[in-house]
Amino acid sequence: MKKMVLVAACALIDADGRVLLAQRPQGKSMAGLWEFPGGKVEAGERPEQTLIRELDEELSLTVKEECLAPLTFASHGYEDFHLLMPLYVCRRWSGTPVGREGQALKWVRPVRLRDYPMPPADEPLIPHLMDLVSA
Ligand SMILES: Nc1nc2c([nH]c(=O)n2[C@@H]2O[C@H](COP(=O)(O)OP(=O)(O)OP(=O)(O)O)[C@@H](O)[C@H]2O)c(=O)[nH]1
Repeated sequence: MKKMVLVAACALIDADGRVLLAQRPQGKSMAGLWEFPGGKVEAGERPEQTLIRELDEELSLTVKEECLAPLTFASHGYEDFHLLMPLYVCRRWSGTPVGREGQALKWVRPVRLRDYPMPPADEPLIPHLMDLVSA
């Protein structure tokens, strides 16, 4: 049986309704693909704590737990594990995102998300972001 991996991800949305994507650096699995910031939920963590930690580590952003709202989730079978990935939305943070791990960053309109190759698990999330931002 495949191992279940829990990853928390966040769609940061700016005042123009654009979503922040980060490009996976060379050397990692799925290098070059664009993804939502986030990472694996570590032992003893709640997903919200994971995001607060990862957004600081990856992007130098400070986010409050009450600014993280659940939107939807991805459930995707990769070859060697099953990914369960809650997707949160955040519209308020402090700081300006910088790719602290060398990742390229891009603010993208939800209608343009398909122009950026993403991991297969992320594709079903796109319509949810389109609905959210056009509503
Ligand atoms: N942060 C993030 N991870 C995603 C997304 N979509 C997706 O399939 N993933 C997968 O979820 C896992 C997140 O792991 P991570 O970011 O904490 O760790 P990592 O890349 O160093 O791990 P890895 O190299 O073992 O894959 C990776 O396997 C990644 O490919 C996404 O939109 N955001």
